[in-house]
Amino acid sequence: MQAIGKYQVIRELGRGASGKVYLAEDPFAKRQVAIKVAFPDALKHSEDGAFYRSMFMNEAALAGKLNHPHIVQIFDAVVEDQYSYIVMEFVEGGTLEKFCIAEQLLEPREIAEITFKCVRALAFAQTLGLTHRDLKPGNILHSDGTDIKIADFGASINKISDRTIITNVGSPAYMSPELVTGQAQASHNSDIYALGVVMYYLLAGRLPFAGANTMSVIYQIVNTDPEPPSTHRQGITPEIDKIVMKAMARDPAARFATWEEFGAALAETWKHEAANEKRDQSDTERFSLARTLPFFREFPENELWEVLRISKWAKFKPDTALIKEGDHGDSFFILAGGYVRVTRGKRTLNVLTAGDCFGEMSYLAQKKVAPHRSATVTTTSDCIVIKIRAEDLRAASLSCRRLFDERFLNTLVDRLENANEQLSVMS
Ligand SMILES: Nc1ncnc2c1ncn2[C@@H]1O[C@H](COP(=O)(O)OP(=O)(O)OP(=O)(O)O)[C@@H](O)[C@H]1O
Repeated sequence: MQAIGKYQVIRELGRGASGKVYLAEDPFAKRQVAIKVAFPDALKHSEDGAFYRSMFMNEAALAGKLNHPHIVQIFDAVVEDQYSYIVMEFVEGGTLEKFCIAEQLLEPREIAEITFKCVRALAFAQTLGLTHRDLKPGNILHSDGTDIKIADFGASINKISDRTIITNVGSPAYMSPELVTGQAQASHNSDIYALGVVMYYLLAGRLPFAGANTMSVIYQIVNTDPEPPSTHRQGITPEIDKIVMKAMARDPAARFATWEEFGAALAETWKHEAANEKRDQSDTERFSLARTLPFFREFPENELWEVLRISKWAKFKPDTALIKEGDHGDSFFILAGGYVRVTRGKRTLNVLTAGDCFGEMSYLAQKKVAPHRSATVTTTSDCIVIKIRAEDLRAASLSCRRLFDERFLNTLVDRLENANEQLSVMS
């Protein structure tokens, strides 16, 4: 195949039950895309045809709707009698299946980070009323490090019964007890179970329940609890074991009640990493901390992930000068933890705390040459500082820039009011 519509095919990426996926070039947007082309027969014939057609149409219907950094974006969809395809974001590294093999397991902390990103993506999908219903390592694509994107939301629009999914997908390995017995419909709670199974597989290199046939696996899902992942691999902490077992609890009421609760448990595990360890903060910690800062209160999920992408985070000891009066500066800062003193000459102008920003004139001045810093900012305690280059914010999305503009305006108003008060006291 050389072209699919306006797209130039580069090579085949893989194939699933209902079609092939190709890497192609979008000549107008000038980017590489992945195109899932349905096998015409798979959509037409028999009972299975109705199932695959429904999955395909559902996925196509999501074009442009599910925009999240950890969800594969659907750009375009064409569903015609002859020819049906879905154009989506190309994710370079393939699926997480390759990390489920004993010799290629990821570190438990990387798995916790990946799971947290899945949790945030699924929490976002839930705000749009969507349940994934087909979570498995083969539906999670991987680009770099712990960067992942969930794919295949085709089953997420609730038009097909779960019975159909069991018969068509074959393996019930990721299905919760109440789904395999037909006692409940799919919900975010059964997705939490499925993500627990994914986490288990990535940690242990094996599924929680193995059996010679589907019936044996279903029997175990309904009647037994798996051994914790740490039985199969060293280096898994009791906390991580507990999270997996809670997500996979047989009783739905004993699982995490919400994605928020699941995410908070994952974030908690980082607090117990050796305190003086000189490691970079994880994205889980950064995201969770940023959400608590007043500066980002109005930032929706997507814009917060964008901030993480364009910022650098660093820890500083007390008495470190972060910026110096008179220097040129092309970055601004948001304090994520600790205290800093703002001074001009010998005079203290202000003391700032978590959630405050400084150095924002580098962005607001809009000059070609970075402006001079008008004050010195020195840490007075251990600090966590978020640094953003003015030019990176200028290249960010319009919605992200608007949110920053609003925050900076508020900060400037506060400072003006402060200055007026001080003036009135002096006069
Ligand atoms: N957006 C993408 N970017 C890069 N590779 C992709 C992308 N989507 C799919 N692939 C590759 O194509 C393969 C087939 O994907 P597809 O979703 O059709 O099938 P599947 O999920 O493996 O099976 P099924 O059709 O049963 O859901 C994947 O395993 C993956 O390697």
